[in-house]
Amino acid sequence: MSTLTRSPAWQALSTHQPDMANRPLRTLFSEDPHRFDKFSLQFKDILLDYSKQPVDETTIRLLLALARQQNLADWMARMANGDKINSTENRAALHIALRANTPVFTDGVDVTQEVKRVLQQIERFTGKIHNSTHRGYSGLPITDVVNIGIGGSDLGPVMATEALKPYHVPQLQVHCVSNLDGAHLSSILQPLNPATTLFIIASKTFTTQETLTNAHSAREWFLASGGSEQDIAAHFVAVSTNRAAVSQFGIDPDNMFEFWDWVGGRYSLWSAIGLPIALAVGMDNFRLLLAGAQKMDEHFLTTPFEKNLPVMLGLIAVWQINFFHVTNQAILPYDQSMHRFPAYLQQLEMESCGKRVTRTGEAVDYSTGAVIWGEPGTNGQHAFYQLLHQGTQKFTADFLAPCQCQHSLPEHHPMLLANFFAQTEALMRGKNEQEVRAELINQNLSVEAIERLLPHRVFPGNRATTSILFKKLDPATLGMLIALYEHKVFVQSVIWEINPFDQWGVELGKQLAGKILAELAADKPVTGHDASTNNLIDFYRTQQ
Ligand SMILES: O=P(O)(O)OC[C@H]1O[C@](O)(CO)[C@@H](O)[C@@H]1O
Repeated sequence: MSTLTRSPAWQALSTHQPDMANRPLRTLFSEDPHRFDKFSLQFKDILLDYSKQPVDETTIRLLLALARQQNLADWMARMANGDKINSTENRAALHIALRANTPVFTDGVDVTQEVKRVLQQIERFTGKIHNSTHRGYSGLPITDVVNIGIGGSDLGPVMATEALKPYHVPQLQVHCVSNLDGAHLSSILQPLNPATTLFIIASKTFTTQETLTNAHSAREWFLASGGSEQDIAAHFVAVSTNRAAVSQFGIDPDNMFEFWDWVGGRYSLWSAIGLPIALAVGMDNFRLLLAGAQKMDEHFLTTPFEKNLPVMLGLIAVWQINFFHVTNQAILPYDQSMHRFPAYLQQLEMESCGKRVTRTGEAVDYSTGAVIWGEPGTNGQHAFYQLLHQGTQKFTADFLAPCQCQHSLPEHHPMLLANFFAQTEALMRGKNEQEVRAELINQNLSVEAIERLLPHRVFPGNRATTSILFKKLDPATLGMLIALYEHKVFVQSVIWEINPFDQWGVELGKQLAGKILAELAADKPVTGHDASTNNLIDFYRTQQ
Protein backbone atom coordinates (compact mmCIF):
# COMPACT_ATOMS: atom_id res chain seq x y z
CA MET A 1 0.00 0.00 0.00
CA SER A 2 1.25 3.49 -0.80
CA THR A 3 1.82 6.05 1.94
CA LEU A 4 -1.19 7.96 0.58
CA THR A 5 -3.65 5.07 0.80
CA ARG A 6 -2.28 4.13 4.25
CA SER A 7 -2.50 7.72 5.48
CA PRO A 8 -4.96 8.65 8.26
CA ALA A 9 -6.97 11.06 6.09
CA TRP A 10 -7.37 8.51 3.28
CA GLN A 11 -8.26 5.73 5.71
CA ALA A 12 -10.86 7.93 7.40
CA LEU A 13 -12.51 8.59 4.04
CA SER A 14 -12.45 4.86 3.19
CA THR A 15 -14.17 4.08 6.47
CA HIS A 16 -16.75 6.80 5.89
CA GLN A 17 -17.55 5.86 2.25
CA PRO A 18 -19.97 2.95 3.00
CA ASP A 19 -22.07 5.31 5.16
CA MET A 20 -22.55 7.60 2.19
CA ALA A 21 -22.95 4.77 -0.32
CA ASN A 22 -25.85 3.46 1.79
CA ARG A 23 -27.66 6.79 1.90
CA PRO A 24 -29.31 7.60 -1.45
CA LEU A 25 -29.16 11.23 -2.56
CA ARG A 26 -32.96 11.37 -2.46
CA THR A 27 -32.86 10.50 1.25
CA LEU A 28 -30.10 13.03 1.92
CA PHE A 29 -32.33 15.75 0.45
CA SER A 30 -35.44 14.68 2.32
CA GLU A 31 -33.51 14.48 5.61
CA ASP A 32 -31.98 17.93 5.34
CA PRO A 33 -33.89 20.91 3.97
CA HIS A 34 -30.68 23.01 4.18
CA ARG A 35 -28.65 20.71 2.00
CA PHE A 36 -28.33 23.20 -0.88
CA ASP A 37 -27.14 25.97 1.46
CA LYS A 38 -24.55 23.68 2.97
CA PHE A 39 -23.19 22.21 -0.22
CA SER A 40 -23.15 25.05 -2.72
CA LEU A 41 -20.79 27.98 -3.19
CA GLN A 42 -20.92 31.21 -5.11
CA PHE A 43 -18.08 33.31 -6.46
CA LYS A 44 -18.94 36.41 -8.49
CA ASP A 45 -21.56 35.28 -11.04
CA ILE A 46 -20.74 31.59 -10.73
CA LEU A 47 -22.82 29.21 -8.61
CA LEU A 48 -21.32 25.79 -7.85
CA ASP A 49 -23.90 23.32 -6.52
CA TYR A 50 -22.47 20.01 -5.32
CA SER A 51 -25.43 19.12 -3.13
CA LYS A 52 -26.34 16.39 -5.65
CA GLN A 53 -23.03 14.66 -4.85
CA PRO A 54 -22.88 11.96 -2.13
CA VAL A 55 -21.49 14.17 0.61
CA ASP A 56 -22.49 15.21 4.11
CA GLU A 57 -20.75 17.41 6.68
CA THR A 58 -18.46 14.54 7.71
CA THR A 59 -17.42 13.92 4.11
CA ILE A 60 -16.46 17.56 3.66
CA ARG A 61 -14.57 17.62 6.96
CA LEU A 62 -12.62 14.50 5.97
CA LEU A 63 -11.90 15.74 2.43
CA LEU A 64 -10.60 19.02 3.86
CA ALA A 65 -8.40 17.00 6.23
CA LEU A 66 -7.03 15.11 3.21
CA ALA A 67 -6.23 18.41 1.49
CA ARG A 68 -4.38 19.60 4.60
CA GLN A 69 -2.56 16.31 5.01
CA GLN A 70 -1.35 16.56 1.39
CA ASN A 71 -0.06 20.12 2.03
CA LEU A 72 -2.32 21.65 -0.57
CA ALA A 73 -1.73 25.18 0.71
CA ASP A 74 2.05 24.75 0.37
CA TRP A 75 1.74 23.44 -3.16
CA MET A 76 -0.52 26.33 -4.11
CA ALA A 77 2.07 28.74 -2.72
CA ARG A 78 4.85 26.91 -4.55
CA MET A 79 2.99 27.23 -7.84
CA ALA A 80 2.29 30.94 -7.26
CA ASN A 81 5.92 31.55 -6.21
CA GLY A 82 7.33 30.17 -9.45
CA ASP A 83 8.96 27.06 -7.91
CA LYS A 84 9.90 24.44 -10.48
CA ILE A 85 7.01 22.18 -9.57
CA ASN A 86 7.11 20.58 -13.03
CA SER A 87 10.01 18.50 -11.77
CA THR A 88 10.49 16.14 -14.73
CA GLU A 89 11.01 19.11 -17.03
CA ASN A 90 12.62 21.32 -14.37
CA ARG A 91 10.12 24.11 -15.06
CA ALA A 92 7.78 26.37 -13.16
CA ALA A 93 4.05 26.22 -14.01
CA LEU A 94 3.15 29.88 -14.15
CA HIS A 95 0.00 30.22 -16.23
CA ILE A 96 -1.25 32.49 -13.45
CA ALA A 97 1.52 34.97 -14.39
CA LEU A 98 -0.09 35.35 -17.82
CA ARG A 99 -3.09 37.06 -16.23
CA ALA A 100 -1.53 38.48 -13.05
CA ASN A 101 -1.86 42.10 -12.02
CA THR A 102 1.06 41.95 -9.57
CA PRO A 103 4.67 40.76 -10.16
CA VAL A 104 5.28 37.01 -10.36
CA PHE A 105 8.83 35.70 -10.07
CA THR A 106 10.66 32.60 -11.17
CA ASP A 107 14.45 32.30 -11.04
CA GLY A 108 14.44 35.76 -9.46
CA VAL A 109 12.90 37.38 -12.56
CA ASP A 110 9.51 39.11 -12.64
CA VAL A 111 8.03 37.33 -15.66
CA THR A 112 5.04 39.67 -15.85
CA GLN A 113 7.24 42.25 -17.57
CA GLU A 114 7.75 39.92 -20.54
CA VAL A 115 4.07 38.99 -20.42
CA LYS A 116 3.14 42.67 -20.71
CA ARG A 117 5.54 43.16 -23.61
CA VAL A 118 3.96 40.32 -25.61
CA LEU A 119 0.42 41.42 -24.71
CA GLN A 120 1.27 44.86 -26.11
CA GLN A 121 2.63 43.20 -29.25
CA ILE A 122 -0.65 41.25 -29.58
CA GLU A 123 -2.62 44.46 -29.01
CA ARG A 124 -0.72 46.36 -31.69
CA PHE A 125 -1.03 43.53 -34.19
CA THR A 126 -4.73 42.94 -33.48
CA GLY A 127 -5.38 46.67 -33.87
CA LYS A 128 -3.57 46.73 -37.22
CA ILE A 129 -5.57 43.79 -38.54
CA HIS A 130 -8.86 45.23 -37.30
CA ASN A 131 -8.27 48.72 -38.67
CA SER A 132 -6.77 47.32 -41.89
CA THR A 133 -3.39 48.98 -41.44
CA HIS A 134 -1.93 45.52 -41.88
CA ARG A 135 -3.13 44.39 -45.30
CA GLY A 136 -2.49 41.46 -47.57
CA TYR A 137 -0.04 41.52 -50.50
CA SER A 138 -2.56 42.96 -52.95
CA GLY A 139 -3.53 45.79 -50.61
CA LEU A 140 -6.82 44.20 -49.50
CA PRO A 141 -7.68 43.95 -45.79
CA ILE A 142 -7.26 40.60 -44.03
CA THR A 143 -10.63 38.84 -43.83
CA ASP A 144 -9.64 35.36 -42.64
CA VAL A 145 -7.25 34.06 -40.02
CA VAL A 146 -6.19 30.41 -40.01
CA ASN A 147 -4.65 29.18 -36.77
CA ILE A 148 -2.53 26.09 -37.36
CA GLY A 149 -1.71 24.24 -34.15
CA ILE A 150 -2.69 21.12 -32.22
CA GLY A 151 -3.39 20.10 -28.60
CA GLY A 152 -2.88 23.12 -26.37
CA SER A 153 -2.00 25.23 -29.39
CA ASP A 154 -5.47 24.58 -30.84
CA LEU A 155 -8.02 23.49 -28.25
CA GLY A 156 -7.94 26.73 -26.22
CA PRO A 157 -8.31 29.00 -29.27
CA VAL A 158 -11.06 26.79 -30.77
CA MET A 159 -12.99 26.45 -27.55
CA ALA A 160 -12.78 30.15 -26.62
CA THR A 161 -13.48 31.56 -30.09
CA GLU A 162 -16.56 29.32 -30.33
CA ALA A 163 -17.70 30.17 -26.80
CA LEU A 164 -17.35 33.91 -27.43
CA LYS A 165 -19.16 34.00 -30.80
CA PRO A 166 -21.43 36.87 -29.68
CA TYR A 167 -18.32 39.02 -29.15
CA HIS A 168 -16.71 38.44 -32.55
CA VAL A 169 -15.65 41.43 -34.64
CA PRO A 170 -17.70 41.33 -37.83
CA GLN A 171 -14.89 41.86 -40.35
CA LEU A 172 -12.80 38.78 -39.56
CA GLN A 173 -13.38 35.02 -39.67
CA VAL A 174 -11.11 32.89 -37.51
CA HIS A 175 -10.55 29.25 -38.52
CA CYS A 176 -8.54 26.60 -36.70
CA VAL A 177 -6.74 23.67 -38.30
CA SER A 178 -5.24 20.93 -36.16
CA ASN A 179 -5.57 17.48 -37.70
CA LEU A 180 -2.74 15.93 -39.73
CA ASP A 181 -5.51 14.57 -41.96
CA GLY A 182 -5.21 16.73 -45.07
CA ALA A 183 -9.01 16.88 -45.24
CA HIS A 184 -8.97 19.38 -42.39
CA LEU A 185 -6.63 21.96 -43.91
CA SER A 186 -7.89 21.51 -47.47
CA SER A 187 -11.53 22.06 -46.50
CA ILE A 188 -10.65 25.22 -44.58
CA LEU A 189 -8.46 26.59 -47.40
CA GLN A 190 -10.87 25.76 -50.20
CA PRO A 191 -13.06 28.91 -49.98
CA LEU A 192 -10.26 31.27 -48.85
CA ASN A 193 -8.47 33.96 -50.82
CA PRO A 194 -4.70 33.92 -50.17
CA ALA A 195 -4.52 37.69 -50.65
CA THR A 196 -6.78 38.23 -47.62
CA THR A 197 -5.73 35.30 -45.41
CA LEU A 198 -3.39 35.42 -42.43
CA PHE A 199 -1.84 32.22 -41.06
CA ILE A 200 -0.82 31.84 -37.43
CA ILE A 201 1.55 28.90 -36.94
CA ALA A 202 1.13 28.07 -33.26
CA SER A 203 3.46 25.57 -31.64
CA LYS A 204 5.23 25.79 -28.31
CA THR A 205 8.06 23.55 -29.52
CA PHE A 206 7.76 24.27 -33.26
CA THR A 207 8.67 20.62 -33.83
CA THR A 208 5.18 19.06 -33.81
CA GLN A 209 4.68 16.95 -36.95
CA GLU A 210 1.01 17.80 -37.45
CA THR A 211 1.54 21.55 -37.17
CA LEU A 212 4.67 21.74 -39.28
CA THR A 213 3.15 19.55 -42.00
CA ASN A 214 0.01 21.71 -42.12
CA ALA A 215 2.14 24.88 -42.01
CA HIS A 216 4.26 23.73 -44.97
CA SER A 217 1.13 22.80 -46.93
CA ALA A 218 -0.45 26.18 -46.14
CA ARG A 219 2.68 27.91 -47.35
CA GLU A 220 2.67 25.91 -50.58
CA TRP A 221 -1.01 26.73 -51.11
CA PHE A 222 -0.25 30.41 -50.53
CA LEU A 223 2.66 30.42 -52.99
CA ALA A 224 0.75 28.38 -55.56
CA SER A 225 -2.34 30.56 -55.48
CA GLY A 226 -0.96 34.04 -55.88
CA GLY A 227 1.43 34.93 -53.07
CA SER A 228 5.19 35.18 -53.46
CA GLU A 229 8.11 34.54 -51.08
CA GLN A 230 8.29 38.29 -50.32
CA ASP A 231 4.62 38.24 -49.32
CA ILE A 232 5.09 35.55 -46.68
CA ALA A 233 5.96 38.15 -44.02
CA ALA A 234 2.55 39.81 -44.35
CA HIS A 235 0.64 36.51 -44.28
CA PHE A 236 2.47 34.21 -41.84
CA VAL A 237 3.13 34.83 -38.17
CA ALA A 238 4.28 32.36 -35.53
CA VAL A 239 3.55 31.78 -31.87
CA SER A 240 6.26 29.76 -30.17
CA THR A 241 8.98 29.44 -27.55
CA ASN A 242 11.43 28.28 -30.26
CA ARG A 243 12.82 31.29 -32.12
CA ALA A 244 15.42 29.26 -34.06
CA ALA A 245 12.87 26.81 -35.47
CA VAL A 246 10.52 29.65 -36.42
CA SER A 247 13.17 31.38 -38.49
CA GLN A 248 14.27 28.06 -40.01
CA PHE A 249 10.67 27.60 -41.20
CA GLY A 250 10.98 30.95 -43.00
CA ILE A 251 9.02 33.23 -40.68
CA ASP A 252 10.82 36.42 -39.76
CA PRO A 253 11.38 36.36 -35.95
CA ASP A 254 9.93 39.92 -35.96
CA ASN A 255 6.64 38.23 -36.85
CA MET A 256 6.90 35.87 -33.92
CA PHE A 257 4.87 36.16 -30.72
CA GLU A 258 6.85 34.63 -27.93
CA PHE A 259 5.86 32.60 -24.91
CA TRP A 260 7.92 30.70 -22.40
CA ASP A 261 8.75 27.21 -21.17
CA TRP A 262 6.94 27.88 -17.89
CA VAL A 263 3.63 27.90 -19.82
CA GLY A 264 2.30 24.37 -20.34
CA GLY A 265 0.64 23.77 -23.72
CA ARG A 266 -2.75 23.01 -22.16
CA TYR A 267 -2.47 26.12 -19.96
CA SER A 268 -1.42 28.42 -22.80
CA LEU A 269 -4.52 30.11 -24.18
CA TRP A 270 -3.74 33.12 -21.97
CA SER A 271 -0.39 33.61 -23.70
CA ALA A 272 0.28 34.52 -27.34
CA ILE A 273 -1.41 31.19 -28.14
CA GLY A 274 -4.54 33.29 -27.52
CA LEU A 275 -3.72 35.53 -30.51
CA PRO A 276 -6.60 34.03 -32.57
CA ILE A 277 -8.94 34.75 -29.65
CA ALA A 278 -7.78 38.38 -29.50
CA LEU A 279 -8.23 38.66 -33.26
CA ALA A 280 -11.71 37.14 -33.07
CA VAL A 281 -13.09 39.16 -30.16
CA GLY A 282 -10.80 42.19 -29.94
CA MET A 283 -8.13 43.01 -27.40
CA ASP A 284 -10.51 44.53 -24.84
CA ASN A 285 -12.44 41.29 -24.64
CA PHE A 286 -9.23 39.23 -24.56
CA ARG A 287 -8.10 41.33 -21.60
CA LEU A 288 -11.49 40.70 -19.91
CA LEU A 289 -10.94 36.95 -20.40
CA LEU A 290 -7.55 37.30 -18.66
CA ALA A 291 -9.07 39.45 -15.91
CA GLY A 292 -11.74 36.81 -15.24
CA ALA A 293 -9.07 34.14 -14.88
CA GLN A 294 -7.08 36.43 -12.57
CA LYS A 295 -10.14 36.82 -10.33
CA MET A 296 -10.42 33.04 -10.07
CA ASP A 297 -6.66 32.79 -9.32
CA GLU A 298 -7.05 35.28 -6.48
CA HIS A 299 -10.07 33.40 -5.16
CA PHE A 300 -8.17 30.08 -5.36
CA LEU A 301 -5.05 31.39 -3.67
CA THR A 302 -6.69 33.35 -0.86
CA THR A 303 -10.02 31.72 0.04
CA PRO A 304 -10.37 29.16 2.87
CA PHE A 305 -10.64 25.70 1.39
CA GLU A 306 -14.27 25.14 2.44
CA LYS A 307 -15.37 28.24 0.48
CA ASN A 308 -12.95 27.73 -2.40
CA LEU A 309 -14.60 26.63 -5.67
CA PRO A 310 -11.61 24.92 -7.34
CA VAL A 311 -10.65 23.20 -4.08
CA MET A 312 -14.15 21.83 -3.50
CA LEU A 313 -14.56 20.79 -7.15
CA GLY A 314 -11.20 18.97 -7.01
CA LEU A 315 -11.97 17.27 -3.70
CA ILE A 316 -15.38 16.08 -4.93
CA ALA A 317 -13.61 14.58 -7.96
CA VAL A 318 -11.18 12.76 -5.65
CA TRP A 319 -14.10 11.52 -3.52
CA GLN A 320 -15.82 10.12 -6.61
CA ILE A 321 -12.73 8.72 -8.34
CA ASN A 322 -10.91 7.16 -5.40
CA PHE A 323 -13.67 6.23 -2.96
CA PHE A 324 -16.70 5.53 -5.21
CA HIS A 325 -14.42 4.28 -8.04
CA VAL A 326 -16.18 6.50 -10.56
CA THR A 327 -13.61 7.20 -13.26
CA ASN A 328 -16.05 8.39 -15.89
CA GLN A 329 -16.79 12.10 -15.93
CA ALA A 330 -19.22 13.73 -18.34
CA ILE A 331 -19.04 17.47 -19.09
CA LEU A 332 -22.47 18.64 -20.22
CA PRO A 333 -22.72 22.32 -21.15
CA TYR A 334 -26.27 23.54 -21.78
CA ASP A 335 -24.92 26.15 -24.17
CA GLN A 336 -24.20 25.38 -27.81
CA SER A 337 -21.37 27.89 -27.91
CA MET A 338 -19.53 25.74 -25.35
CA HIS A 339 -19.57 22.72 -27.66
CA ARG A 340 -15.77 22.41 -27.56
CA PHE A 341 -15.55 22.84 -23.79
CA PRO A 342 -15.61 19.06 -23.13
CA ALA A 343 -12.78 18.55 -25.66
CA TYR A 344 -10.80 21.35 -24.03
CA LEU A 345 -11.24 19.79 -20.59
CA GLN A 346 -10.32 16.40 -22.02
CA GLN A 347 -6.77 17.60 -22.67
CA LEU A 348 -6.61 19.66 -19.49
CA GLU A 349 -7.67 16.77 -17.26
CA MET A 350 -6.41 13.71 -19.13
CA GLU A 351 -2.98 14.99 -20.16
CA SER A 352 -2.49 16.46 -16.69
CA CYS A 353 -3.77 13.58 -14.56
CA GLY A 354 -3.07 10.59 -16.82
CA LYS A 355 -0.10 9.52 -14.69
CA ARG A 356 0.78 6.17 -13.12
CA VAL A 357 3.70 7.22 -10.94
CA THR A 358 4.06 9.86 -8.25
CA ARG A 359 6.33 12.90 -8.50
CA THR A 360 9.08 10.75 -7.00
CA GLY A 361 8.52 7.87 -9.43
CA GLU A 362 6.66 5.33 -7.26
CA ALA A 363 3.79 3.45 -8.92
CA VAL A 364 0.42 4.63 -7.58
CA ASP A 365 -2.09 2.14 -6.14
CA TYR A 366 -5.08 4.45 -6.65
CA SER A 367 -6.81 5.95 -9.69
CA THR A 368 -5.55 9.24 -11.03
CA GLY A 369 -7.84 11.16 -13.32
CA ALA A 370 -11.08 10.27 -14.99
CA VAL A 371 -12.12 9.67 -18.57
CA ILE A 372 -13.57 13.00 -19.66
CA TRP A 373 -16.18 13.25 -22.38
CA GLY A 374 -19.34 15.14 -23.19
CA GLU A 375 -21.62 16.95 -25.56
CA PRO A 376 -23.82 19.98 -25.23
CA GLY A 377 -27.31 19.48 -23.83
CA THR A 378 -29.88 18.79 -25.17
CA ASN A 379 -28.13 16.82 -27.96
CA GLY A 380 -26.65 14.44 -25.41
CA GLN A 381 -30.11 13.73 -24.00
CA HIS A 382 -31.14 12.14 -27.28
CA ALA A 383 -27.91 10.18 -27.62
CA PHE A 384 -26.38 8.82 -24.43
CA TYR A 385 -28.55 9.90 -21.47
CA GLN A 386 -30.42 6.57 -21.69
CA LEU A 387 -27.26 4.95 -20.36
CA LEU A 388 -26.94 7.66 -17.71
CA HIS A 389 -30.48 7.08 -16.45
CA GLN A 390 -30.87 3.31 -16.73
CA GLY A 391 -27.50 1.84 -17.73
CA THR A 392 -24.99 0.03 -15.56
CA GLN A 393 -21.90 2.25 -15.89
CA LYS A 394 -20.78 4.42 -13.03
CA PHE A 395 -20.32 8.07 -13.93
CA THR A 396 -20.57 11.56 -12.57
CA ALA A 397 -21.39 14.66 -14.58
CA ASP A 398 -20.85 18.40 -14.47
CA PHE A 399 -23.81 20.31 -15.89
CA LEU A 400 -22.98 23.89 -16.93
CA ALA A 401 -25.29 26.65 -18.18
CA PRO A 402 -25.63 30.42 -18.49
CA CYS A 403 -28.77 31.92 -16.93
CA GLN A 404 -28.95 34.46 -19.74
CA CYS A 405 -28.48 33.67 -23.40
CA GLN A 406 -26.98 36.00 -26.00
CA HIS A 407 -28.57 34.84 -29.25
CA SER A 408 -31.53 36.04 -31.21
CA LEU A 409 -33.99 33.32 -30.08
CA PRO A 410 -34.25 33.96 -26.33
CA GLU A 411 -37.58 32.12 -26.13
CA HIS A 412 -35.58 28.85 -26.42
CA HIS A 413 -33.55 29.52 -23.31
CA PRO A 414 -36.14 28.72 -20.59
CA MET A 415 -36.82 25.41 -22.37
CA LEU A 416 -33.11 24.61 -22.49
CA LEU A 417 -32.65 25.40 -18.80
CA ALA A 418 -35.80 23.47 -17.88
CA ASN A 419 -34.10 20.45 -19.43
CA PHE A 420 -30.91 21.08 -17.42
CA PHE A 421 -32.85 21.26 -14.14
CA ALA A 422 -35.06 18.29 -15.06
CA GLN A 423 -32.13 16.08 -15.99
CA THR A 424 -30.12 16.75 -12.83
CA GLU A 425 -33.25 16.21 -10.73
CA ALA A 426 -34.22 13.02 -12.59
CA LEU A 427 -30.71 11.60 -12.32
CA MET A 428 -30.71 12.25 -8.59
CA ARG A 429 -34.31 11.24 -7.75
CA GLY A 430 -35.00 8.49 -10.23
CA LYS A 431 -38.46 6.96 -10.23
CA ASN A 432 -39.09 3.97 -7.94
CA GLU A 433 -41.41 0.99 -8.44
CA GLN A 434 -44.16 2.51 -6.37
CA GLU A 435 -44.15 5.70 -8.43
CA VAL A 436 -44.04 3.82 -11.72
CA ARG A 437 -46.87 1.51 -10.65
CA ALA A 438 -49.07 4.46 -9.68
CA GLU A 439 -48.37 6.09 -13.03
CA LEU A 440 -49.21 2.91 -14.98
CA ILE A 441 -52.40 2.32 -12.98
CA ASN A 442 -53.48 5.83 -13.94
CA GLN A 443 -53.09 4.86 -17.58
CA ASN A 444 -55.69 2.08 -17.05
CA LEU A 445 -53.30 -0.69 -18.09
CA SER A 446 -54.02 -4.33 -17.28
CA VAL A 447 -52.29 -5.90 -14.28
CA GLU A 448 -50.30 -8.11 -16.65
CA ALA A 449 -49.11 -5.12 -18.70
CA ILE A 450 -48.19 -3.19 -15.57
CA GLU A 451 -46.05 -6.04 -14.21
CA ARG A 452 -44.39 -6.61 -17.59
CA LEU A 453 -43.51 -2.93 -18.07
CA LEU A 454 -42.59 -2.13 -14.50
CA PRO A 455 -38.87 -3.10 -14.52
CA HIS A 456 -38.31 -1.21 -17.77
CA ARG A 457 -39.88 1.96 -16.46
CA VAL A 458 -38.01 2.18 -13.14
CA PHE A 459 -35.21 4.75 -12.85
CA PRO A 460 -32.82 3.82 -10.04
CA GLY A 461 -31.73 7.46 -9.57
CA ASN A 462 -28.91 8.26 -7.13
CA ARG A 463 -26.77 9.41 -10.07
CA ALA A 464 -24.55 12.20 -8.77
CA THR A 465 -24.07 15.46 -10.65
CA THR A 466 -22.55 18.87 -10.02
CA SER A 467 -24.28 21.97 -11.40
CA ILE A 468 -22.44 25.11 -12.43
CA LEU A 469 -24.64 28.08 -13.30
CA PHE A 470 -23.39 31.51 -14.30
CA LYS A 471 -25.07 34.74 -15.29
CA LYS A 472 -23.96 34.79 -18.92
CA LEU A 473 -21.04 33.53 -20.93
CA ASP A 474 -19.11 36.78 -21.32
CA PRO A 475 -15.31 36.86 -21.69
CA ALA A 476 -14.67 37.40 -17.96
CA THR A 477 -16.95 34.53 -16.96
CA LEU A 478 -15.34 32.21 -19.50
CA GLY A 479 -11.93 33.16 -18.05
CA MET A 480 -13.18 32.32 -14.56
CA LEU A 481 -14.62 28.98 -15.66
CA ILE A 482 -11.45 27.85 -17.41
CA ALA A 483 -9.28 28.87 -14.45
CA LEU A 484 -11.73 27.08 -12.13
CA TYR A 485 -11.02 23.81 -13.94
CA GLU A 486 -7.27 24.48 -14.23
CA HIS A 487 -7.02 24.82 -10.46
CA LYS A 488 -9.39 21.91 -9.85
CA VAL A 489 -6.98 19.71 -11.80
CA PHE A 490 -4.07 21.06 -9.75
CA VAL A 491 -5.90 20.21 -6.50
CA GLN A 492 -6.41 16.63 -7.70
CA SER A 493 -2.74 16.34 -8.68
CA VAL A 494 -1.61 17.48 -5.24
CA ILE A 495 -3.85 14.92 -3.53
CA TRP A 496 -2.50 12.20 -5.86
CA GLU A 497 1.12 13.37 -5.56
CA ILE A 498 1.56 13.43 -9.33
CA ASN A 499 3.11 16.00 -11.67
CA PRO A 500 0.22 17.44 -13.73
CA PHE A 501 2.49 19.55 -15.93
CA ASP A 502 4.34 16.99 -18.05
CA GLN A 503 3.00 14.62 -20.76
CA TRP A 504 5.61 11.96 -21.50
CA GLY A 505 2.83 9.54 -22.44
CA VAL A 506 2.39 11.12 -25.86
CA GLU A 507 5.99 10.43 -26.92
CA LEU A 508 6.04 6.67 -27.66
CA GLY A 509 3.41 6.83 -30.41
CA LYS A 510 5.24 9.76 -32.01
CA GLN A 511 8.54 7.79 -32.06
CA LEU A 512 6.93 4.72 -33.62
CA ALA A 513 5.04 6.78 -36.21
CA GLY A 514 8.33 8.26 -37.43
CA LYS A 515 9.78 4.78 -38.01
CA ILE A 516 6.62 3.43 -39.66
CA LEU A 517 6.33 6.37 -42.07
CA ALA A 518 9.59 5.30 -43.71
CA GLU A 519 8.33 1.69 -43.95
CA LEU A 520 5.13 2.72 -45.76
CA ALA A 521 7.26 3.72 -48.74
CA ALA A 522 9.40 0.54 -48.77
CA ASP A 523 8.71 -2.13 -51.43
CA LYS A 524 9.21 -5.30 -49.37
CA PRO A 525 6.94 -6.80 -46.68
CA VAL A 526 7.39 -5.35 -43.23
CA THR A 527 8.73 -7.73 -40.58
CA GLY A 528 10.03 -5.59 -37.74
CA HIS A 529 6.80 -5.36 -35.70
CA ASP A 530 4.33 -7.72 -34.09
CA ALA A 531 2.26 -9.79 -36.55
CA SER A 532 -0.76 -7.49 -36.27
CA THR A 533 1.17 -4.29 -37.01
CA ASN A 534 3.18 -5.94 -39.83
CA ASN A 535 -0.02 -7.11 -41.53
CA LEU A 536 -1.88 -3.85 -41.06
CA ILE A 537 0.98 -1.99 -42.73
CA ASP A 538 1.16 -4.52 -45.56
CA PHE A 539 -2.61 -4.39 -46.12
CA TYR A 540 -2.44 -0.60 -46.32
CA ARG A 541 0.34 -0.81 -48.89
CA THR A 542 -1.56 -3.28 -51.07
CA GLN A 543 -4.48 -0.81 -51.21
CA GLN A 544 -2.42 2.06 -52.67
O1 LIG B 1 2.50 23.41 -29.12
P1 LIG B 1 3.20 22.19 -29.57
O2 LIG B 1 4.64 22.16 -29.12
O3 LIG B 1 3.10 22.03 -31.06
O4 LIG B 1 2.54 20.95 -28.91
C1 LIG B 1 1.19 20.65 -29.13
C2 LIG B 1 0.66 19.67 -28.13
O5 LIG B 1 1.40 18.47 -28.15
C3 LIG B 1 1.55 17.96 -26.83
O6 LIG B 1 2.87 18.15 -26.44
C4 LIG B 1 1.25 16.50 -26.76
O7 LIG B 1 0.01 16.19 -27.28
C5 LIG B 1 0.60 18.82 -25.99
O8 LIG B 1 0.92 18.86 -24.67
C6 LIG B 1 0.71 20.11 -26.69
O9 LIG B 1 -0.34 20.96 -26.30
